[in-house]
Amino acid sequence: MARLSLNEVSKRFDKKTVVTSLSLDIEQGEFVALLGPSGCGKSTILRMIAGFEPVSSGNITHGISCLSSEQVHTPTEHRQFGMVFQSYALWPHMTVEQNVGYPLKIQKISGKERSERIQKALDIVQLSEFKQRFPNQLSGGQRQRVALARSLITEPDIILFDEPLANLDRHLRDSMEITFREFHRRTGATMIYVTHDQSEAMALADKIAVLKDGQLVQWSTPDTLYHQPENEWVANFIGQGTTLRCTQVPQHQVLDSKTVMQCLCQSEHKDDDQEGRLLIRPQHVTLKEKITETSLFGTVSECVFRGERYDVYLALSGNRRLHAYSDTPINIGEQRAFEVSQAWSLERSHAS
Ligand SMILES: Nc1ncnc2c1ncn2[C@@H]1O[C@H](COP(=O)(O)OP(=O)(O)OP(=O)(O)O)[C@@H](O)[C@H]1O
Repeated sequence: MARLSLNEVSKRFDKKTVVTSLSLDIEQGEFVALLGPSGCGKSTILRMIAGFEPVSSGNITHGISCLSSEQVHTPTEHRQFGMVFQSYALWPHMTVEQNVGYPLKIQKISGKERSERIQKALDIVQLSEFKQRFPNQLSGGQRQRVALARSLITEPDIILFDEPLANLDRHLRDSMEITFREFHRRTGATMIYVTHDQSEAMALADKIAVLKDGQLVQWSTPDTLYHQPENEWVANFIGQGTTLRCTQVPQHQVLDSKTVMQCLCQSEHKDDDQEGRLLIRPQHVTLKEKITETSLFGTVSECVFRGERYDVYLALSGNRRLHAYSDTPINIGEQRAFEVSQAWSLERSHAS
């Protein structure tokens, strides 16, 4: 079982450091997403793994082999990783079958073995019936499936993806996410997937590396990332929710309803000295029509129809805002009591 490891990898272009001392261990067969805003260094990391860019310091190893270090640079063609790009990178003058089989031609594999392997790859992405078509006779999703088939034809241990769904519309992206998951299950290959779309990363990956300004901010499962973000910046980047200032609370803990409500109550009228930060996800907020003497309440400032529910924003005292869900529309300006069933206490991010 070959693990891919990045050990304190940094990358500088001229004097600018764009990746700083990045360490990640990616196990064989894992689906890993590199997630972060534009310019945070995701593609540069992928390019260093692929061998398109040398590392400036640190090293990248695969099993017992060192692929990159300050002294070593294994060329891309000797790394034998599959690659899938946003632009599909298909040859327009070749049929689906020829595109998928091209890497075998380079490896001088022909005849029965070549046709069997092309057939197997096309079966995995369910494109067998399209093998005589040219790329311009396919939809965007079908072209990306051709690129997927081509990426696995050489049976690589690792497949690298650079924003492969960025050119597709939302509906097609949803169905391609399912294709990617099936593709991962069927091939068992290690997959490293660059995206700036957090919902895509959450839907696909076993583990997510969240990056900001070339630095790793959090490396965890989607579940941990969503429920227990490392700091305020990650909390705001991943999923929906509200970060509220409050009185000091122990950091990095799931707080129960009683503690959260007490904490919000104590901090209701203070604006200063509020060092605590609570992350409250909208599904943990219950809105109530009846306001009692002891209720916490807010004024509805926004109510947006989302098909399956309404997104409601409550204006609270101290210029704070709380995001909740509602099954029914609520008029702007109405007051609603609320309860919070749980919250996550954040470390206050110095970077945000
Ligand atoms: N060849 C290069 N020479 C100089 N600077 C570069 C080079 N390639 C990338 N950069 C810089 O490195 C930083 C990281 O770029 P990179 O493309 O890795 O980010 P990214 O997170 O993939 O962004 P996006 O999501 O927009 O593609 C950027 O500031 C970019 O301008």
